[in-house]
Amino acid sequence: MATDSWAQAVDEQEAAEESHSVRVHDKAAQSLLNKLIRNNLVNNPNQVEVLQKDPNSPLYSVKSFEELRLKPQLLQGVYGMGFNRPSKIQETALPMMLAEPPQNLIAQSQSGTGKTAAFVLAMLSHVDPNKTYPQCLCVSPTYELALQTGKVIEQMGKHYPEVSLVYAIRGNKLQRGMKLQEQIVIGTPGTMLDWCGKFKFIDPKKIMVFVLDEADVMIATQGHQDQSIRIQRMLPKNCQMLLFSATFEETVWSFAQRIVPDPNIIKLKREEETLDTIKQYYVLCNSREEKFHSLCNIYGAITIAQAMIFCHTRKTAGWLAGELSREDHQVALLSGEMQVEQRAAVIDRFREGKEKVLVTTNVCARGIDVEQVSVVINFDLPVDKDGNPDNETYLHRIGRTGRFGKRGLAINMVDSKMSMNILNRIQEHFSKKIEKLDTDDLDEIEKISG
Ligand SMILES: Nc1ncnc2c1ncn2[C@@H]1O[C@H](COP(=O)(O)OP(=O)(O)OP(=O)(O)O)[C@@H](O)[C@H]1O
Repeated sequence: MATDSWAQAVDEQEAAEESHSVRVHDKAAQSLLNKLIRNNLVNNPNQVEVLQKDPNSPLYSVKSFEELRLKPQLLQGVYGMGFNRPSKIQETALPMMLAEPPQNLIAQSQSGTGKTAAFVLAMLSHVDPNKTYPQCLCVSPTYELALQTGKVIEQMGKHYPEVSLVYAIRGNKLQRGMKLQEQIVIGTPGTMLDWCGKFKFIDPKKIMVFVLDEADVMIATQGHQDQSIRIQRMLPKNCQMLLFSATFEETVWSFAQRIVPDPNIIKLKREEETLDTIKQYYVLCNSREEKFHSLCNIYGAITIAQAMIFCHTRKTAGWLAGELSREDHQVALLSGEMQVEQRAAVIDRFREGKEKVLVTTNVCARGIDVEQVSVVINFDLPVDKDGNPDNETYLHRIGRTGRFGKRGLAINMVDSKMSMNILNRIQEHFSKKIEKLDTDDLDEIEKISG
């Protein structure tokens, strides 16, 4: 497959390069490298540097991590992760989160701009490593996201071994009567509530920081909302509350302001919500077979490091994964009915690059951070239960590419008048033009990847 040979070319190219400073004398090699960079197959740190100097970019920063007054162990962790400068949300939110007395915060920033790193740094900065009991709780909507955030805590806290973390997720069974010694607990709302209430593994009165990741979905989903509010009620009045998401629908935003006392607010204007680094297109088709055909043409024309393809139903996702496998793609399938452990394993394999295509339903639309995803395909456009455009899900889905300044492509498959109408409403909502793409014209497809 073309993808494999490219992947091999990347390996060879990367092995040949001892550092990021690119010294290519041979013209052919230079052109290969340019193509690899264009297709996001090699790291191009310059791209991030350029964006961090552009005041209009969400990666823009005027401060260094040193100026954010992080503990030396955490600075080491940040630099160890290859971060050079903070992004806008990190630079703005961290001083608010680390202020004394603690301040509450409701913060919105585009997908992939470093929100997770921001609140992880806040938690790690706040804990007292000499106290061996939970002090920070972080609640995520899914098992996979809780694990992913936990990994960031581990990496960021690598040089701070006195601080430890535990996962409050299904399947992590603790002995009755035990008291947790870890300072940070990360988990999903149901288990977190049980651990604070029914089982008393955590003394909620000692919690200083409460983080709601993907806060809008935590508030908008009935079950999650009840559980999160019940946890919040057990916490001390002065416990710091931090709510983060890339999207906040208006009703959710006002609800958030009601449950968080006296918050600092970081809010995006509607037109700032989409990232310019993600190019958006649509393709006209008449049936799912035609959509599949278009997809094959796209694969034939451009080099795709890794792709995520979103379908409306498990059935379509299963069908599409089968068709792609028949075309010799290395495909992973992820949908809601799988066991959570199975889902986490699928994501791990995809993250390691064992599969190049992930076909999924909305279960994977949020938060999952896989750097090499260069293309997101909406095989079906996201709609809510009434058939209206789900703008928030659209933004989260396309945000699986274009992570932290990388370039990304989002391609929407339109297969009826109704889905054209949905697409138009999404364009209007974000005031962002989604260009038409003719997937029978291979040259045209090739151009969009440039
Ligand atoms: N200051 C930084 N410099 C370089 N890379 C960074 C920096 N901050 C975060 N990153 C990297 O950028 C990627 C996206 O970050 P992160 O997952 O925190 O974004 P996010 O805003 O939480 O995304 P989402 O909205 O999808 O949840 C991660 O791979 C992370 O390691």
